[in-house]
Amino acid sequence: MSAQTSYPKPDIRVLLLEGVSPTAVESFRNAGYSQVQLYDKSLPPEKLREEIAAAHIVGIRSRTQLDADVLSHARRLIAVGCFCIGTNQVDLDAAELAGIPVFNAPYSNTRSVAELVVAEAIMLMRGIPQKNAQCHRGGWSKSAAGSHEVRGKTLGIVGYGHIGTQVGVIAESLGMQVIFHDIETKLSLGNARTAGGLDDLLARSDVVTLHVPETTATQGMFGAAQIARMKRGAHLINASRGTVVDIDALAAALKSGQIGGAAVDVFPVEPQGNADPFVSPLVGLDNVILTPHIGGSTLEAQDNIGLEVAAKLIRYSDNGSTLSAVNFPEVTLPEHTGSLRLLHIHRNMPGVLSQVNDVFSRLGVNIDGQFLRTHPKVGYVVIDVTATHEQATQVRDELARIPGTLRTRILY
Ligand SMILES: NC(=O)c1ccc[n+]([C@@H]2O[C@H](COP(=O)([O-])OP(=O)(O)OC[C@H]3O[C@@H](n4cnc5c(N)ncnc54)[C@H](O)[C@@H]3O)[C@@H](O)[C@H]2O)c1
Ligand SMILES: O=C(O)CC[C@@H](O)C(=O)O
Repeated sequence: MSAQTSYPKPDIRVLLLEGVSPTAVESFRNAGYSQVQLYDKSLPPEKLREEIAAAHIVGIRSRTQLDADVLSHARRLIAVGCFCIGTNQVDLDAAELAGIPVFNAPYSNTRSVAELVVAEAIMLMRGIPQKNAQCHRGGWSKSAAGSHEVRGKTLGIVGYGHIGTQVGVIAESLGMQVIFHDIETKLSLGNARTAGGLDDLLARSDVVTLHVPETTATQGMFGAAQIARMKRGAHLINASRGTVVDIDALAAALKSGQIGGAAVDVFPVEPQGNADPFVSPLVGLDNVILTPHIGGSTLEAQDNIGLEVAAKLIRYSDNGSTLSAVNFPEVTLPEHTGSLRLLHIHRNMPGVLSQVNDVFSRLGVNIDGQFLRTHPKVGYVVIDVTATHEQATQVRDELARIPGTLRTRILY
């Protein structure tokens, strides 16, 4: 892979927020990116705007909101890395229209979340949160009342994707009956069975666990009506996104006994960093396991995520490859040893490609290879050429003048 980019690597500013793993910092440094700034929390809006205005690459986790307004301040930004699974915190359309690919780590913390969820199902079925709270207060409640094995009980999984399927496989190995609901037709693993819709799943499950992404359809999808359809005293686990569950309705159901216990890892509003207070209507309820959005926070997962997302960002910055970008035309590129590489990101409208090619023929620069992928709104064309740096710079300047151009870069 070429070690040089049009902008000298030592000048490329990498901004990493929310305490992403040191493996990411190390990856950037090993690849020649010396300007890596790491913050251990998310930044307040003003500071974020200021920092992102100077950054070429930004890495975040789930807390930092990169909306259209913030992205409009990011004039130098070439790529965003979400060092997590969820990408709902980024306005993906706005990023695409600004010519900024967004990468994530779609699987690296799957197992960590699944293990926690299954452990929580056992804890909830045994009434451990209440017993633990009583013991901490000096109480003693040695009783089997309300305490059950998970073996033979029904686990209902809402969202049967990477995490949901893993949860199902582990739960089944403990003897649980697994049913699931998904908006897509999903191949069931093991003996898991698809439920006859969400209501059917709610009516049959002893424990319901949510593993959907945050979308407009899932925001608020679990409210008083869904809770009322659950078996009385059944349990709820939410390690997906805080906005999926109506937290006030959940608090009311936990107090009334409609829900026997809950484990909640994600909240509609989460503190910015570890020094900030956590406020929730669930605080103080003995029958709830509260965790600070750490479903995917194991050292194994975070180290792998650091390596995976940093590698994708470095590959894009060094080579132009957008493979596995979540919002962008995906182009897998060979190395370009011996040739210069020009990147042209443009609005997908008729005539752009012919104007791009016209620039090369007008300036007498021979094209060695060309790679094009388009999305409905954005096109990404990569052109390898044999040319001097001066010729390439001239071509890049001409390409930048083509109407609809969003970004151009040269990789040496
Ligand atoms: N607590 C944590 O630390 C943590 C860690 C990782 C992921 N997450 C969250 O978990 C989510 C799921 O992760 P994943 O890797 O399994 O994602 P995934 O994309 O593999 O699976 C999500 C599944 O939900 C389904 N789905 C979407 N909308 C639905 C709806 N309205 N009703 C039913 N099903 C629906 C999808 O079809 C898909 O099968 C992530 O998007 C992220 O928000 C949380
Ligand atoms: O690390 C985080 O902040 C988010 C973890 C999790 O919610 C994810 O989306 O992967």
